[in-house]
Amino acid sequence: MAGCTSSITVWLSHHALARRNGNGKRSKTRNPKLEKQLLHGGEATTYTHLPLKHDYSSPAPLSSPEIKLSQSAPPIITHTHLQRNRQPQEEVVFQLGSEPESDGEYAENGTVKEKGVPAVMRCFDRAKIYVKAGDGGNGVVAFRREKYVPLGGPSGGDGGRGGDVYVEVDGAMNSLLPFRNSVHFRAGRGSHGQGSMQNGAKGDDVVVKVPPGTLVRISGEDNVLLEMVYPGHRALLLPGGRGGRGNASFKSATNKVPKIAENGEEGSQLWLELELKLVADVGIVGAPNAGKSTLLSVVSAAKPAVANYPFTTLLPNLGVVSFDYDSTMVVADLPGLLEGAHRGFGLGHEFLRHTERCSALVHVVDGSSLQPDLEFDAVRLELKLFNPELAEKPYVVAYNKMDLPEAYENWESFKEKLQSRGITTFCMSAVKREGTDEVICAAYELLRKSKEDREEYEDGRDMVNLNHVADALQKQRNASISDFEIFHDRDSNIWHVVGSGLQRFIQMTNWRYIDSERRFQHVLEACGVYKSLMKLGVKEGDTVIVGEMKMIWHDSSGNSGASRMKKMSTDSIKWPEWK
Ligand SMILES: Nc1nc2c(ncn2[C@@H]2O[C@H](COP(=O)(O)OP(=O)(O)OP(=O)(O)O)[C@@H](O)[C@H]2O)c(=O)[nH]1
Ligand SMILES: [Mg+2]
Repeated sequence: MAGCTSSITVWLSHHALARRNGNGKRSKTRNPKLEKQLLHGGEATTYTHLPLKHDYSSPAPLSSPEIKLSQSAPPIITHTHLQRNRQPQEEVVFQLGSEPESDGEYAENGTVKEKGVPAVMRCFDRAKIYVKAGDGGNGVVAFRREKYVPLGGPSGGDGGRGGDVYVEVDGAMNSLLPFRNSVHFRAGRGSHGQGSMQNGAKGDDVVVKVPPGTLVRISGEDNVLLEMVYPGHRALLLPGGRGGRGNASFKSATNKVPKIAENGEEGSQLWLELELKLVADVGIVGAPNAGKSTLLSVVSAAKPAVANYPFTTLLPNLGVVSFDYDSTMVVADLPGLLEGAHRGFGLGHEFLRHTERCSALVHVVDGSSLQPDLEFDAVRLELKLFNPELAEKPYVVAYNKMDLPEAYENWESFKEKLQSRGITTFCMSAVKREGTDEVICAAYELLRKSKEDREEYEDGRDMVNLNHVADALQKQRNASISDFEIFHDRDSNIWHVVGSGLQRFIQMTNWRYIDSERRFQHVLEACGVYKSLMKLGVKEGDTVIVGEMKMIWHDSSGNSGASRMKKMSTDSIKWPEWK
């Protein structure tokens, strides 16, 4: 691959290339600066900025990308996914740096920092997005005023719930490319309550559409939150914030004219990492130039690039193999694996993880290579080093290029060597379509078996609960306000009362209403904050911080519940770092 350059063809609409002229109108001329960038930049970063030239105001995903790799050298990579509107297109060709070096990594702002590998060869299978559930609407204080109704009761309605954030599998998507342009997904906030007992409307939900096979993680964490596999599956990720109660909800036997209402609860927010793993049934693996793509092209309608040099395949190709008896299987042809692939050598490692989803593998071995059995062992070792589970998947060995004399001569010894290790092998000539059906039927048989095993296993399990993230969050939200901890910062002599239940209570307290402060004091007393503070030795005049509230402690009041603490400010408070 070293020294070889590949060119990339990007189809851009006039819209993308047009400039605005002095009158603010679009000029039909090309944007020379952009073209210059394209022609000379060559780097992935240049490419990634391209979509920004479009007017992407809606978060709706772009049309699915189609990535075609042609056979002839130099390989042309055609992107049609940049077509956003139906205007005539112009073609811009530019050169890409050829040598892939290493993995990309995430930058803080959610984009992917590109190192050496051109953008087209990666990135579409990883994305970082921000999601936020809608805040709840506020409740209001209102009283019924009507003729002939002298003492109309409280009539302030509750705020509406904030919108929820869902993640849904969209079968029509096949990459995470749309997330390069739309990173932020915010659900709508609930409407505020109104007088006459009118409750606010619920905020709009937001649905993040992902392609089948997407893994969802919380940014920076290893655990997979969600595995979005089947089209149509929808997971509730972040439920919207609760609406604040209006004063009608606070009416009680002891307080018939409550002058209090709550703020809506803030919706939770998260940065998420998405990773796409292909959902292929069978993965074709092997050394570069072994004939993997040729095999896929003869057993399916897929037309992957085939050429007599290593690393013809830069991105995995998918093909659907149809059998007579109305059953199909999805086969993925992966880039060639080199020794050291698990450490990032060659291209294969970028895509090895795609094989983790496959139920079976087909090992294509180049029979015309010097030592086919060593080549086979090297690929096995790479799989094992990358992920030992990969090496445990059932596989078929296909010894290829039998039409060539050197392959034909070595076949017997190869077969015997593997047979002595208990491995059954097939021989084929992919170009002549000889023996390929046997290989693919054997792979299908393995797939069928593994599906049977899996069904047996899955029968014994409950259906996966896709809403578990929202459930956990809800549980956390329902945390009792009696669960709190108190820290004393000796240097500044400040007491910090920390607890998620209390925090939420304070956030929902609307200090505009006079009754709110009384209720707040009451709650602190009832949940034992005062008692604990006294036990720990709080003194007259000490500062106590509860959530975002800063207060001064007063020893004097002997009777419980009365304002022991005086509110100082509701400003945000800087927390000391607890060790
Ligand atoms: N003679 C002969 N050549 C074959 C056969 N199968 C594939 N080839 C040739 O081997 C070369 C490589 O084939 P590909 O299918 O591109 O190999 P690949 O394993 O996909 O290669 P990479 O994508 O680079 O890893 C091409 O020139 C094919 O025509 C075969 O059965 N016999
Ligand atoms: Mg190939």
